[in-house]
Amino acid sequence: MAIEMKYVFAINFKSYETAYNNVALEIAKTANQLSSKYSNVRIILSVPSVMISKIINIYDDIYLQHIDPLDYGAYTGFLSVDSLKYLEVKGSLINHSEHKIIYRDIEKIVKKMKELNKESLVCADTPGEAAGIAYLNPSMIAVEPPELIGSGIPVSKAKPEVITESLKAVKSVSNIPVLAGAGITIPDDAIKAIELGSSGVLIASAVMKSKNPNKVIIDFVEKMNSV
Ligand SMILES: O=C(CO)COP(=O)(O)O
Repeated sequence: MAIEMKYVFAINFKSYETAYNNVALEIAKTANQLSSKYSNVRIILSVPSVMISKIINIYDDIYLQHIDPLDYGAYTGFLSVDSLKYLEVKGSLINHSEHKIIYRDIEKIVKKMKELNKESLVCADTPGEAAGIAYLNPSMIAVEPPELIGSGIPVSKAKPEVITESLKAVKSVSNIPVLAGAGITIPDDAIKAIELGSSGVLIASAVMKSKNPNKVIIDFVEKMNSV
């Protein structure tokens, strides 16, 4: 499905404790306030599946963090892609470096998501992987070098070539928005990623492990909105 062209600020809650407690709800409130105030930034919250029903009452631009390439059936403990028909999420992150899946499964999920009118944000560890994923035409691709994830060392400054090479590889296949992630810590890291040509950032620890997550989000969104 077509993605509205705004800069994307996607927060992956992962399984940090803050993804489940009151902080998660406060982040959702902040996202809701900011998204009506700043029109150039789309804030996506990628939340644990068990939190959907709580967070959806506060903010509706939410994604799952993973989905299984399964139909309905006898699959104990899995989250079938078909179930998204009944879940009030806009889409799902898939193939995060902490939850890799095989190419054939990415293909199946992306196809199913389109049929369900949901978005797929597919992660890639390298420009080469991003290029392969581009052929599946997902809604967005996020490139994240695994060695920088959670490091506080921003990909946009430490390895800008990963972003530029991914963009080149993806755009030679299709005009899919590419996000940059791993080590994004301060708003300037996001601005640098945008200057390199990316459509926004995917971030986790700088928000979820912060003592003041709402301030972090406000600072990023204000700065990204002014680009
Ligand atoms: O994995 C990430 C987002 O999906 C990035 O994590 P950090 O922002 O903690 O580096």
